[in-house]
Amino acid sequence: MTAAGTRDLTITEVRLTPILVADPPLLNTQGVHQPYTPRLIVEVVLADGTTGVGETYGDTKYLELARPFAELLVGRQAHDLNGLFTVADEVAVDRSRVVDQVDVGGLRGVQTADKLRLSVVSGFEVACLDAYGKALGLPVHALLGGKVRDAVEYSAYLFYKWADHPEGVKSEKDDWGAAVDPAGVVEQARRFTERYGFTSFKLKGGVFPPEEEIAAVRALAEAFPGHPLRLDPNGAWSVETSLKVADALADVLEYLEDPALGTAAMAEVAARLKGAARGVSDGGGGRRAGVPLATNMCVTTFAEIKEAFTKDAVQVVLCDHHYWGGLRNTRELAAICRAFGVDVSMHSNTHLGISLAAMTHVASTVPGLHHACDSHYPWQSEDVLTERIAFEGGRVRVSDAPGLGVELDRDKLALLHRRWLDDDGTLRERDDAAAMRVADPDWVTPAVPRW
Ligand SMILES: O=C([O-])[C@@H](O)[C@@H](O)[C@H](O)[C@@H](O)C(=O)[O-]
Ligand SMILES: [Mg+2]
Repeated sequence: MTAAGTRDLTITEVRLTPILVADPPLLNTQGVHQPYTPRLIVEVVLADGTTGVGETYGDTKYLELARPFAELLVGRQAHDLNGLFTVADEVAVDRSRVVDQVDVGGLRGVQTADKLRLSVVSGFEVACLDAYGKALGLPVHALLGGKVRDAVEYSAYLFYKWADHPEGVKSEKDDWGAAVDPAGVVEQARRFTERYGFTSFKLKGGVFPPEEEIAAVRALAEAFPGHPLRLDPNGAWSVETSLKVADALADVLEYLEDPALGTAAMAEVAARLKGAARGVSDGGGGRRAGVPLATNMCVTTFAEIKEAFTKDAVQVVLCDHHYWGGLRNTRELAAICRAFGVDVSMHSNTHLGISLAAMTHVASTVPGLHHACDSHYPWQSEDVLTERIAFEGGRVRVSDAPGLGVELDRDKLALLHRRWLDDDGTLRERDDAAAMRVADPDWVTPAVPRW
């Protein structure tokens, strides 16, 4: 049987288009964003001509898996979503990609074959859901059980940034200006509110010494009193530094995101914050309120949940459908979090409108979403859609159109693919440390904890 109703949902073709997308000089603890970042656009074509789109990481290690995976999908049914994982298991992962390798410069722990496979499967799952939804005339959220909200709230994702990429580096000019001190961060936040209406703010930290980042968050609290604020140094701090920052910002933080690296360190920070909130000595003599800890680094797979939750290391898990293996796995993660009384929200890395649409559909179906989701989308001046997705009052309206409700712009896709083809290979792997070395030849990825 190949039909659902009268439609033939057999996958007849899968198109993979690697692209390079303009990215501003955003700073993080590892370095700076490259002027162009790789993404992979996945198109799944069904027997009746319906096409679904998905998006995921575009670095070579993902392309290496996506190509054989795409071939194995031809002839299968678009609605066989569980089957995607079985097929993925058949795709061999080159040992050199996993032995002694860390995921994303160490930010997501040890690299495993499963992590790589799931990061690829997610792009295909979204494309299949889009195609399946279009074929049935149903939005993706309906295929996930139905939306429980009509709009999804996002936060302004603030970054320390330079005005421009280093001199002589080919790049696209952005209009955000520099932000390297508290005043610059507040100015950036104002632009975010003016342009998109965001009311929560996340600052990517781990860039400057903690005192400077505390000052930036304090400046935000003063400029936007009562608004939810977060700080995320990507595990750059020791336990002691994490506690000091939590102490200094206890009255204004909605949560502190990955202050220290790994579940053990996060559990220690969480326990000492809790102890202090109960009036138990924290060993440092301070009284800290129980600032919740969030993560997108120590809980990144189902296997990592047990230790983190039983140690009470985190109070909010920031899911990223790209590396959790798709929208249905995101819902499974949300259910597990609910069972443990842990909040769930959404993490973001550089992405385009297809992924924003996918995030919005799945987020619309998750009950009890108490925190605005992250999105890099405002930083991306380029997209592959005919129409950009709009934020209104910091929210994205959940589309009820069939599938994801987005349309691929073939000319834009071709242009960004041409950029990828023309690249000599230097930009095809995202490497924030290498990008930093262009400005500072002595730069090495800082050892952790950095402070
Ligand atoms: O884009 C960045 O520089 C971020 O640091 C990103 O790589 C992280 O994955 C992310 O945004 C986070 O919340 O940790
Ligand atoms: Mg984070």
